[in-house]
Amino acid sequence: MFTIDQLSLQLPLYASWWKREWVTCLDNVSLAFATGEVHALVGASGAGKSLLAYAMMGLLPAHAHLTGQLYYQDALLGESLQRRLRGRELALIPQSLSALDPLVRTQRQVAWAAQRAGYSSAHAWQASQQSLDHYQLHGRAQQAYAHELSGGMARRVLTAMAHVSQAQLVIADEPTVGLDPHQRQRVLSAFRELADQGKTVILVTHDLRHALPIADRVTIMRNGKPVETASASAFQGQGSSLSSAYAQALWLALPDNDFSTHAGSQAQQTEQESTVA
Ligand SMILES: Nc1ncnc2c1ncn2[C@@H]1O[C@H](COP(=O)(O)OP(=O)(O)OP(=O)(O)O)[C@@H](O)[C@H]1O
Ligand code: NI
Repeated sequence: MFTIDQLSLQLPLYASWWKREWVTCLDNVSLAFATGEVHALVGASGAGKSLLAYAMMGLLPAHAHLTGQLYYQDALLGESLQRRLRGRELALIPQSLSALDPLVRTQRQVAWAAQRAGYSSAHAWQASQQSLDHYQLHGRAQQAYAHELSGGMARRVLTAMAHVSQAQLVIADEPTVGLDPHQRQRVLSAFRELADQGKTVILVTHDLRHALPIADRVTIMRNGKPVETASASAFQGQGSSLSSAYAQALWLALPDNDFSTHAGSQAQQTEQESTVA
């Protein structure tokens, strides 16, 4: 439903005020996202995940050098179509909390997002209430300004804004940073539900552990390039179904990996069986 074809991005880096160099931040990226999938985009800090999300949404800085093509539902996605679809068919949960308007109360911001997505103003208010409730932002949090919210609450407001838009494609950029395990679980389950309803969710994260339980597929990014796209089920045991050494290393480096190895899960299973018995 969304295809990235040979996308490259250069941005200027000012070594000093007179010396400008162009740095390649995305390097010939080709990827395809399917309807109904949660597709995790995983990589270390600086791998280019957020820039790829911005490129897909058409939100790069004006001076960016971008080459390659994007297609949304087989249509070539140019700037004007991106502008038209943004906030409607395409939604971004940005990594930066500064995306919230500091002068507008929480619920009004979510209601605006709903209106932009096509709700009438009366329905938008109701939808915003439901969406905020869904992410456990009740009462005072709904009437708060951005500076009165904790980091985790602000992130959930951004998630509620994307959710209320009913977009076909949701790109969630590090949506669980600052959330406690319970809230994280809630947000991740909501993404899984969206995908099960036929939406496409791109989950951008540096933490493979959070992505795997809900993802169908995982793309590992490194230095502006996708290293490998694999089914989430390939991340198991010693990672021998993974084709790249980097993806394997990322998998094996997980702290609780011992539990996820084949031997580990067998051991767990035996333990569970003996408990049940
Ligand atoms: N506006 C910009 N101008 C110049 N370089 C940039 C700009 N934004 C990002 N970069 C560079 O591009 C690279 C990729 O950045 P990006 O924010 O996409 O990484 P990321 O994978 O999202 O990392 P993180 O996990 O820390 O969010 C980094 O090296 C960064 O320094
Ligand atoms: Ni990022």
